[in-house]
Amino acid sequence: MRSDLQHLLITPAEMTAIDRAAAQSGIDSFTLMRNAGLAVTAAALRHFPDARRFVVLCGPGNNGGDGYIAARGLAESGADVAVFVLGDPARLQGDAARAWSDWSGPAAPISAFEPQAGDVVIDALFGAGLSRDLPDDVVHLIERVNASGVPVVAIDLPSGIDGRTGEIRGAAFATRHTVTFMAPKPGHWLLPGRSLCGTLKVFDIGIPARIVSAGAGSLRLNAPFLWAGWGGDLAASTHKFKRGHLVVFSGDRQATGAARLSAAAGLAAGAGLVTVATGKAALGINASHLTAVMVKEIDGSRELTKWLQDQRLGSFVLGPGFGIGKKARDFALALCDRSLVLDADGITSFQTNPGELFAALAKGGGQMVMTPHDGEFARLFPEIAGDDGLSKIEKAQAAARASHAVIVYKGADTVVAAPDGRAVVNNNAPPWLATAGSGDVLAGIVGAHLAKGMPAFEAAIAAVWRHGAAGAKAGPGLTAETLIGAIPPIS
Ligand SMILES: NC(=O)C1=CN([C@@H]2O[C@H](COP(=O)(O)OP(=O)(O)OC[C@H]3O[C@@H](n4cnc5c(N)ncnc54)[C@H](OP(=O)(O)O)[C@@H]3O)[C@@H](O)[C@H]2O)[C@@H](O)CC1
Ligand SMILES: Nc1ncnc2c1ncn2[C@@H]1O[C@H](COP(=O)(O)OP(=O)(O)O)[C@@H](O)[C@H]1O
Ligand SMILES: [K+]
Repeated sequence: MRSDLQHLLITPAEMTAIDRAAAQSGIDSFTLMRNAGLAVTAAALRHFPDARRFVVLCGPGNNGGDGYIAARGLAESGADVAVFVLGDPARLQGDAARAWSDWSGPAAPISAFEPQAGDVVIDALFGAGLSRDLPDDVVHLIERVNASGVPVVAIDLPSGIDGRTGEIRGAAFATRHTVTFMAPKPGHWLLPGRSLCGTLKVFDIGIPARIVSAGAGSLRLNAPFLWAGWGGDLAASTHKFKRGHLVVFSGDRQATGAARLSAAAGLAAGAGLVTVATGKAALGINASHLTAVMVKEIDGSRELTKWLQDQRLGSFVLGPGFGIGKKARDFALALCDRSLVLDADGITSFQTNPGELFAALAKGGGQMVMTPHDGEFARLFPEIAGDDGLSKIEKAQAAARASHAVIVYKGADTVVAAPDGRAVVNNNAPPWLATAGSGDVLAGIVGAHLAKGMPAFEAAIAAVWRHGAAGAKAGPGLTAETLIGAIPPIS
């Protein structure tokens, strides 16, 4: 498959529409189900050749249908198989009913299942069609299986994970392996879903790529092909101004380190020049700590406005350690028609009147990347943050639309969204990135990308990816300083 197809994320609703389009194009839906079920048979046998018994738990929809096919495949390969069903299989419909009728072995109700040593559970209870919280009997079954420690292979999604949001609907299997079809769903990569999927295998069951890509939205898994053309070798004729001039605003005397981390990260990430703009009180502290990074005294809005006449100043980072208040708001508003990364205190400064910022951005002329973590996101977008019906992706998309900025909604499952609806989920960040100053480093990398002229969305997703890759390279025990040293070349 082409890399742009490999990195699609498809919501359950989109997948349903793709299935329908496949059927309309003449593809036999039972063939797709058979391919799906037999892919699970193969995965189960490959991962657990020594299983004493495969226990297939089959639900009331097509996920259950996949389970009956998998059960038959396992039995035909000579394995010991037991099938337990949720609900009355006589009420199954369509392909699932056919798969059930092809299963010639016994089936007992799920209440009869007691996990035993040597069992391997094939979870075919619910997949993309999970539409509400699980009933109590299923919750108890899942809790029993999880507590028993028997390995679980999930078909499509671990039952209980909402494929759209990654949320747990009452309980969910903690699986060793998940086999999904054609493309991953958001729930495979958003937390907590991601932590319960085990290894994820995406299996091509035969829907043509053109139907899949036509039915997919604008959601992707973050990967370098998404910013292709912005990396690569430098031209021999380049000079530092061509590589871009990044400005980072420093906080006051007692809070200057964060800006220096952003500045150093921006330089390491490829900005040709980096200047820390600082008030007079902190000028000496900044100057004594900086070498390749330059220092410029900027005390108030008047000096800033004058300095901004220099159009070679390519991008700005405002927020790390800056302090919350009017000065941050004034500076940010003065920079709305430039390329600005608004982080930390820069975001929080607009808590009481975010509309002031959004209105300035709506005028256009500039580009902004905002980099909130959960707390900052809730300060600027309280209604979106409080809407439990939305996934993290949908929240980031709604915030980007409302603010006219690219939103980097940080966390272990960072989501980047653009006002036009494009969004990526990032999956290369190790947990040891959760350390003081790590976000300042990210802001500096975004700033370096904006300084070299990258569009805001590409600048943001490339930065999130490089930040994650730097974290993986620096390893556990990294500090913000060692993270900067590990930033890989832009690919
Ligand atoms: N192209 C592909 O990817 C292919 C995908 N395939 C497979 O199809 C799967 C999707 O199948 P699906 O749409 O039938 O949904 P599925 O997950 O079986 O559940 C629906 C049933 O569960 C019920 N139900 C829902 N929530 C419930 C709850 N909390 N508690 C109790 N019941 C609940 C719901 O009831 P209802 O909401 O209608 O009342 C309905 O009866 C997909 O995951 C993959 O495995 C392959 O076969 C072929 C190609
Ligand atoms: N558990 C985690 N796994 C991966 N990345 C994480 C995790 N926790 C935080 N991060 C990343 O680390 C960075 C922390 O940023 P932030 O919360 O602003 O910290 P700080 O203000 O200390 O710099 C973000 O890029 C975030 O996505
Ligand atoms: K499942």
